Amino acid sequence: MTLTLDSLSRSYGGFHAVQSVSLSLSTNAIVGMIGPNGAGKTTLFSLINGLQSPSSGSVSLDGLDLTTLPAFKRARAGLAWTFQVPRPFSHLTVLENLLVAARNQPGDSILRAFFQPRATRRFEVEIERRAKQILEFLRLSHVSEEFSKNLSGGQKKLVELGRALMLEPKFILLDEPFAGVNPVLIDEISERIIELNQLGIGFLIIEHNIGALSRLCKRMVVLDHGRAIGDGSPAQVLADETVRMAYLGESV
Ligand SMILES: Nc1ncnc2c1ncn2[C@@H]1O[C@H](COP(=O)(O)OP(=O)(O)OP(=O)(O)O)[C@@H](O)[C@H]1O
Repeated sequence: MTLTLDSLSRSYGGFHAVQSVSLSLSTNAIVGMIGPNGAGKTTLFSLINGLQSPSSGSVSLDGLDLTTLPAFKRARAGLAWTFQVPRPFSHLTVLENLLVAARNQPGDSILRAFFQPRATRRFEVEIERRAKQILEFLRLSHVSEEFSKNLSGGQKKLVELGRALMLEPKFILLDEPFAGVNPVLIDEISERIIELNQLGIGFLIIEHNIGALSRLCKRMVVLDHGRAIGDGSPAQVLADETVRMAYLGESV
């Protein structure tokens, strides 16, 4: 499967946050996205997942035009995403956080529960089974009954990934999965991402930890002032003069 961005742009007034970005992303790949602060990375993500509309350009998944679809329909088409700052429901347990992610699907209404109680019960049993499998895969089973607010930064990131996995996605957008995560858990999260990719799930990952991202992905895209200014292997991209200039004053 291929996620295609075609001349995607987004302006705020006269300010061009994302300018004519065209990318083709295979679900076989783990692609990294780097760029200085304010480069437009998060804005680009929100144009892909539908939380914002582009000023121009299009997004499609295997030829299906997603550009005008609301976020939940993009999720149904196979896109999932996590946020820069984890947003687990802190008053729910880890297991409940995953169950809610699946139950939040439109169509899962109280009316259905009333008129189709047996189908609803089957659905409940099925999503609980899936949530427990995902927690086992993420090595979170031992904290499944823990309130999310009591988890470490890295564990919260894993819960976010678990919530995304509940949607059975084909492609996952991760916004800074390593921010506020200790090195041991960074390695663990990376291993899980690689395993998921081997199962056929594609990733586009925004990350400021360039070292960890370089180890994880074979392709890296660089955004600066809303434009894609680099695209290649981490070694190629990081050696590129234009990229180094964009990062001048920041450590690469
Ligand atoms: N809703 C908005 N209204 C006006 N300007 C915005 C809006 N959202 C983002 N911007 C601007 O667009 C630019 C790109 O922001 P964005 O958050 O996408 O950058 P980023 O690359 O994700 O940065 P960081 O690495 O710091 O998270 C910034 O200058 C930001 O101030």
